Amino acid sequence: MNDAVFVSNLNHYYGHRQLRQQVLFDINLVIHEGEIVLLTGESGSGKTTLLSLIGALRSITEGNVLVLNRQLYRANEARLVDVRRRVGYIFQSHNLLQFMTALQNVRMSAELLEEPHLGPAIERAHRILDAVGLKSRKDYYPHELSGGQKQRVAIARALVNSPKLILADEPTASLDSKTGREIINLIQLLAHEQGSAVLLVTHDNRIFDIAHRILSMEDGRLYET
Ligand SMILES: Nc1ncnc2c1ncn2[C@@H]1O[C@H](COP(=O)(O)OP(=O)(O)OP(=O)(O)O)[C@@H](O)[C@H]1O
Repeated sequence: MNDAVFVSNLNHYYGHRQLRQQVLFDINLVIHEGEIVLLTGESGSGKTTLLSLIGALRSITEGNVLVLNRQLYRANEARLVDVRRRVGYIFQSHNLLQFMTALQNVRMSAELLEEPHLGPAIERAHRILDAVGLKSRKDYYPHELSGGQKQRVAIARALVNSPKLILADEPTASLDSKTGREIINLIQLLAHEQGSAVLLVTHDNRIFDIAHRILSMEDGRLYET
């Protein structure tokens, strides 16, 4: 079995000199292909920092982080960009581009990774929007969509390139519980169909049932629960 994520002896610090503060302590973590791992923990415990390091959005100062078999420690910009293209990100604030329709938001992401085996970007964008239940809303702008619909667009955008790793930071936080559940089921279904690993930060214990494993962070340390 391949590892989607392999982290060993990871430490992370913010600030310099006297203000330098350690926020992650000796993190070790393996996530296998197709595995859904939930990450919980109090505010400020380091969850988002860990996610951003694994997502190649922040540079690693100490430790090994392999994502989809690519080493991020001391990686050059080209490798970081390559990893970012291969990871699907879903955040609480969906970060859709307001001046683009749902279809254009998803299509733009699809065009970043033109791999022949995936098929033409425009077709993929249509297909994934159908899959998330937005067939009749493709030409709507974000301000014309509900919170749940916007989050579905964000999921479509994250998954359009069939990423082998999905990183989600509280994807249901701004949604009511019914919509939140639908969104989680959708992430689970699409991840299963595409064989993707998922690392999902959440405080919502109602969705713990989808996890293969639940981890928690406390003061910058990671624990199996
Ligand atoms: N850019 C930054 N510069 C300095 N300190 C930071 C920065 N980002 C986060 N921190 C600090 O690092 C620690 C971990 O923050 P992080 O955002 O990773 O926690 P979190 O578990 O995701 O919290 P939340 O659940 O509130 O999102 C906190 O003490 C925070 O104040």
